[in-house]
Amino acid sequence: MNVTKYYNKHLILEIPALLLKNGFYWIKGANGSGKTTLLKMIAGLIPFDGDISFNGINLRKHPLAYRRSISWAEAEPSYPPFMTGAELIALYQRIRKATLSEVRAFLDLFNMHDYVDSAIGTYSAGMVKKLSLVLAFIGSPALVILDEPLITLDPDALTKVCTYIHEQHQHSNTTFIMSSHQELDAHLLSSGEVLTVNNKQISS
Ligand SMILES: Nc1ncnc2c1ncn2[C@@H]1O[C@H](COP(=O)(O)OP(=O)(O)OP(=O)(O)O)[C@@H](O)[C@H]1O
Repeated sequence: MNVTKYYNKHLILEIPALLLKNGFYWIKGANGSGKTTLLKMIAGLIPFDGDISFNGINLRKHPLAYRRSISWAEAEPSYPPFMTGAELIALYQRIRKATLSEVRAFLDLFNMHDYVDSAIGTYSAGMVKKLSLVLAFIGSPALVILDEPLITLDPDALTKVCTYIHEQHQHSNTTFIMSSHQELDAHLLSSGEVLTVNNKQISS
């Protein structure tokens, strides 16, 4: 990856070379340092100068193949309030060719059965967050990009998300790139690498 990002002629990030192997990464940095901007570039959501590849697939040259192998969940997700969680999950399940039993396992894991058939407009912030994480996890994409995945989760959900991420990385070799302001769980951190965005650069 080599990227340069400007917003309105202001240089935000200048990363001449960064190679992230299959792994497990936490992006840290102060407010406004560029974490979300970096994640959005890797997710292929915003324009930038330079190049990004994942598993040898270049985002610019093969945008569809690149996007097929990744997923993204934003820090404060918002969805059409009139849709139900189940409708969105069914859409993602179809697109990512996931099985019903995989979906059921996520609903069990995150205790979502009671509200998944309700309109998303009735959900609390934590309920929306869990939905956004399930949508990112469905179909086991090879690269999962999560902006602040731990905010608004209750302790039970937080532990389950951390455990799922850890196991998915260990067993399926999924790469996770995530940002967080929170103190990181030692168990999670032990297999991950912390990268810090500071002064428009990124360092480990
Ligand atoms: N759409 C935009 N237009 C203009 N400037 C933007 C835009 N999005 C972000 N920025 C600027 O880019 C810089 C980096 O923002 P970014 O959201 O990536 O930071 P962050 O590290 O994720 O911050 P936080 O920890 O507060 O979430 C900030 O100076 C911000 O003002």
